[in-house]
Amino acid sequence: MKQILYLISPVFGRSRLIRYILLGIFAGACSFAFITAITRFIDLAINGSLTRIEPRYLLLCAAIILLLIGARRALTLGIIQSSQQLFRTLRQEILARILNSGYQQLTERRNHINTAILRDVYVLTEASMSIIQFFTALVMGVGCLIYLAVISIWLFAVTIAVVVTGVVVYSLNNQTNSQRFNQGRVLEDRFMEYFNAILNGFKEINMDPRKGNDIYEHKIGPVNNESYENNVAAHTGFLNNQMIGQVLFYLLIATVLLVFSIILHIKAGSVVSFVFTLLYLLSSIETVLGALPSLTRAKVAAIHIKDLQTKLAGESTENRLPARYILKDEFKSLEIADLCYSYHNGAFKIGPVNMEIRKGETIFIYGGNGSGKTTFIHNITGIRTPSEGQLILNGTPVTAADLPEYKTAFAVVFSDFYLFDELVGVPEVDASKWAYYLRLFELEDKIKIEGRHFSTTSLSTGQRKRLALIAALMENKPLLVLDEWAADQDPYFRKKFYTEIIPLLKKEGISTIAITHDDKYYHTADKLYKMDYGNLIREDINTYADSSFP
Ligand SMILES: Nc1ncnc2c1ncn2[C@@H]1O[C@H](COP(=O)(O)OP(=O)(O)OP(=O)(O)O)[C@@H](O)[C@H]1O
Repeated sequence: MKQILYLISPVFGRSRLIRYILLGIFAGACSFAFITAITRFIDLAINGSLTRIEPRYLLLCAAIILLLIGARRALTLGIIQSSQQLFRTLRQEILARILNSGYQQLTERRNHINTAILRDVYVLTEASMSIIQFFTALVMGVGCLIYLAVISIWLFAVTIAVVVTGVVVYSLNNQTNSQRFNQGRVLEDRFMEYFNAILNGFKEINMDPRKGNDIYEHKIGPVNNESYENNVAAHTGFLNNQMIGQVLFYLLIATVLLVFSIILHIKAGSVVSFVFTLLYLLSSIETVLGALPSLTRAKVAAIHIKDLQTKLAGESTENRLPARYILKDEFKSLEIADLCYSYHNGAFKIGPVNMEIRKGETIFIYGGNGSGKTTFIHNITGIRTPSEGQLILNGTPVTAADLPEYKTAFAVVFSDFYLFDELVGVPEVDASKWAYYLRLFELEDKIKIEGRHFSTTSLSTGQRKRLALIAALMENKPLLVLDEWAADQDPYFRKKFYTEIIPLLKKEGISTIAITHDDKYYHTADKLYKMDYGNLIREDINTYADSSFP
């Protein structure tokens, strides 16, 4: 419960939460007043004092019912609004934290985030609807118990013995049930992982349905079965608790009527009032027990959301909005001094790497698969943080605090780029620049721009890459980083890129770092480097100067 309250109280707000609790207590008190009035009328009827229609009793009942319904409606309306607000706030907060967190942390937590957004927030919102109901029933239960003590202290003692037995049985079983819900949440993460594999690998699956069958039978199937058994066991555990509670109560009612009232010589009127109140108490206990599975699942969800929030918050300074953007003309040089980086698993390391790029220069990097080229550009663009060494921008070392501003110097087209369907992050589209690049990249017959929105992104792979590069250039950044950009271009456009476009970019003052395997065009760069098992080695451009191209 603590974990749930930790997440919901900031959203509900302290004063609103207190108001709901007071309304809940008031609704519970109204229910309790209704029972008291009814038991009193039962007493009067049994004594023979209730012989004619009493308008004041009818009025009293009507007043209590009106107050009760009014309080419940106000409470429920408030809870509907607040729980929807909780849903909106939690989703937005998680997304804001995601946007602020580092690339590395995010890629490591992809499944956890998916499940948090798609399931945990929903489970918690649903439970927040029942939490006040839970407390209202609890208040009413306590009220009933007090009233039972007033009617007969001995019967009350018997009732308390039964309630304590029920609570002990519940507590013993609850730990196992909570563990099962926790396990259910872990299985949900695994389900999400396989589900993403199906969505992302759908082309491959479509080509050979055996692949889909394989994932379905050997991955999704076992997880689903385990989930099924786990969830059935957890819910059955709660059902057993509920059944034990009900059996204990029905036994209590039967024995109060048939045994204890006789042994303890209790008046018929008191016995009827007692049993009537017990039935109300039973309904409160059923509400409490009925809400427990969803509250337990919500507790597990709340722990996961809190855990995610804490982890993302710890890393969230990495991608804050920059205080300012580095302008194209500001850039003079970037020096990479003794930069080292190793992945968390320690399996691969680059560095120490040294390199310098000046304004308008073009640098090509080549090297074997897995030699560390992409890792290196992730480090210089700031989406991975070097473990050692320095990035020196315009003669000033870049500190961790400078990183958001530093990153604004780069426009990047990664090899696994994502093509947005509009010019995101570009406040105003320079129409003449857009038209110029569209012509340069020979896409003028293919795409138009409406506001910031591309008319289409349904293009060939090479065309999509051209559009991604146009979008990067529209950002007007001083440094352009390309990871095997030309690999998907046809020979004609590849030649145009190296011999026309790169010189044009140079003229614009753009400095380019490109990973490429096009040795035919290495000589078009100002500097050439080879990445060799994590070591960056300067190559002599003249070696490639005689390269001819068609
Ligand atoms: N997220 C990661 N966690 C751990 N190791 C990784 C990760 N990404 C890459 N590696 C390892 O780092 C090494 C370098 O990978 P990188 O992607 O930088 O190579 P590359 O030179 O760009 O290769 P390619 O030409 O195939 O694109 C690889 O051997 C790979 O196993």
